[in-house]
Amino acid sequence: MGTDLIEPTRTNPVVVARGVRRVFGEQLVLDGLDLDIAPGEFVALLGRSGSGKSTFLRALGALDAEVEGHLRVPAQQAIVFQDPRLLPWQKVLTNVNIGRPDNAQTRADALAALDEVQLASKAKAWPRTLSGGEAQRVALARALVREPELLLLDEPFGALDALTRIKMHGLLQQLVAKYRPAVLLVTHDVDEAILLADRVIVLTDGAISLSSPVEIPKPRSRDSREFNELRRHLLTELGVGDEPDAQ
Ligand SMILES: Nc1ncnc2c1ncn2[C@@H]1O[C@H](COP(=O)(O)OP(=O)(O)OP(=O)(O)O)[C@@H](O)[C@H]1O
Repeated sequence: MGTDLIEPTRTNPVVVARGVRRVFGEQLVLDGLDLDIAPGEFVALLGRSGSGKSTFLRALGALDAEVEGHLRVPAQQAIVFQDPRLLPWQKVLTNVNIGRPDNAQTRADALAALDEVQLASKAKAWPRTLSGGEAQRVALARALVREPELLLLDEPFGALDALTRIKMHGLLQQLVAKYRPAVLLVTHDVDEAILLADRVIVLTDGAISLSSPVEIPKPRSRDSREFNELRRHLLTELGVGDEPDAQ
């Protein structure tokens, strides 16, 4: 059936998913998944490898015409993947503006978005001259310039080193606090989910098996008791037990 794209409203959920189902050949990947995401809500989606997280994110991104069930998402949305997916033959500013009309206003908006990710100085650079973290910040600027009601993030920091990842967490938190999109973050990293999200959900056997609000005040410390309790709870749900280095 594909995905209905709607104009945003202030009060209704930004995402409504009911009975979402996706089958690949013999394999049932999503099996009656239900989820609402409120305007401005940051939801982190955890699940074992192969559980269908990216499949669900692609359905929300209207990238899957064969998904079944009821799915309503805003037309104004943007996706960031693990790989920044910049066009190597276009300079950074043009990459941010890709798919939008090219005029003085949109170029100014793209430069402002680059400034938000502290990369205005790289506007005229070629993508190949950027570090992995910089390229991913450009991908974030490209998403933000679209002023998304819904920001879909598929393991966006998965390929970055630990230090860059921490910096990106801070940057994302600032940007989300400023622009207030609803966010769905797919991640393998339980700590990342607890650090960033208003709510953490777990995908098991094709459906949401756990939905837990994160009521820990920000900034969140990985060392706090509440953080550790929620981490243990989520790891148990993921079937990894509570080994100290389990993920
Ligand atoms: N286009 C496709 N054709 C066939 N099978 C697919 C396709 N896309 C996904 N799958 C299968 O669906 C299952 C879920 O894949 P998906 O990428 O959604 O999992 P995931 O939870 O995001 O995994 P990971 O955490 O490892 O990235 C996998 O078994 C995968 O092989």
